[in-house]
Amino acid sequence: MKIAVEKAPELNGQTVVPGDKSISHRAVMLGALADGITEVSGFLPGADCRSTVRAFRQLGVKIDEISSTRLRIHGVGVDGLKEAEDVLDVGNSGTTIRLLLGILAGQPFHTTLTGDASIRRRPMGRVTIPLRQMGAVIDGRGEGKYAPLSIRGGNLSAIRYETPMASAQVKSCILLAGLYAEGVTGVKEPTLTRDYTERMLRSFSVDVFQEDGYICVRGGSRLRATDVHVPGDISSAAFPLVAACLLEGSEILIENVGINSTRTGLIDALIKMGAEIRLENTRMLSGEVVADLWVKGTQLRAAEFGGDLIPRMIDEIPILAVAATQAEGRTVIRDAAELRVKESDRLHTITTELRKMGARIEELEDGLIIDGPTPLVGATCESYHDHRIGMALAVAGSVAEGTTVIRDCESVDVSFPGFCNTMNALGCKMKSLSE
Ligand SMILES: O=C(O)C1=C[C@@H](OP(=O)(O)O)[C@@H](O)[C@H](O)C1
Ligand SMILES: C=C(OP(=O)(O)O)C(=O)O
Repeated sequence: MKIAVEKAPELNGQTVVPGDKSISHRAVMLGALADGITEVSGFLPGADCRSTVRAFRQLGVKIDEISSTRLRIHGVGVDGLKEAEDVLDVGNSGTTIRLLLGILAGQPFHTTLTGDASIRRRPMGRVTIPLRQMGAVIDGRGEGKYAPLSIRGGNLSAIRYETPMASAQVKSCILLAGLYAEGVTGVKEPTLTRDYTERMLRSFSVDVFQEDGYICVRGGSRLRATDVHVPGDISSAAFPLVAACLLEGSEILIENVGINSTRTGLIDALIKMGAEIRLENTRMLSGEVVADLWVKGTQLRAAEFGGDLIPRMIDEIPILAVAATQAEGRTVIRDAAELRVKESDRLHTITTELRKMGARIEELEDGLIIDGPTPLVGATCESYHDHRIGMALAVAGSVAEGTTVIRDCESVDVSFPGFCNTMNALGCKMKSLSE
């Protein structure tokens, strides 16, 4: 499927975006391991979270789909998973494979995991190294650096682990394995990353505590089922948010978005660039802070970004790069080398494709330099089967003169089913077409 985009006049109106991907994955995983029934509402029915549901069904968990966004999970308890009859295929989802490996490290049976071409290129050593230290037996391509991977778990010992990179997936993997280890398992990260695993474990009655700067769980803890209400995903809200910032005369409201402070880096970055954004109706939902995001189109100014802000907007850097093409001056983004190991090498792919549209953008080893404002022109672009790149380019196409075509956009369904319809209801001109 390709997306054809024409320049949009201005965006107006109210909208909602699909449920948070990180929270949806974790709700299925913790619900599966809990004692009792967990109901999930606001679940993201995107391909990645459907991969998590499929994997847990294969591991013997009954999951009823009351509707596409409401699940009832019949928890089997921490020790109730069953050996799967076949390979678990996580599709495109890094979160599924890395968090699941943590859980499987605690299971006294064998599992093989694989995924699509992108997953098979992504680094898994970052989780297989600590899991082996805990006692899991793992083999795989490149001696366990890449999927397909096979794992036989059980008899884990607790570790204290300092993650070499800021990664919520690595942190979460180790904490989940820690539920099965003898003793107290602790993780220290170089920079705070999204803390949903810690928060959700607590809401499932697990004691998660700080000790000597490590975030810790005790082996043998049990999970008590609880309902989870998933807020809208700020990483999806990022696309209408930036489109409205860039199109003069726009004014939109995106309702019910999760604004956990480990995720709001893009809002901070855009405000630093002069954007008019307000958080309204701030409230709590299932232990997470939620708000409506109001935004008005305005001329942005360039700014420099790096350090602790980067993990707080890690998936939003491609769309921030699009915003920077329209900002006055030179925007510099550093400390973002992790983008090279996402669904695509996002520093390279966004640079290559925005250049086709006339952007002045340069790739650094760990970031980007973007000069603006540059009038963009429509072009035929590649998404590299990367949902965030496809959607960032569709927003670029909405401010460009002429028609922009983005190829291989099926992947948009990974995190934002209904993307074109949501954007069009606000005033965008996007069409999905078969290739
Ligand atoms: O834990 C999570 O749900 C995620 C963590 C981040 O990945 P890393 O942990 O690899 O940085 C992020 O890019 C991904 O979209 C979701
Ligand atoms: C990197 C992403 O997800 P994952 O790591 O789960 O594939 C993303 O959604 O941008």
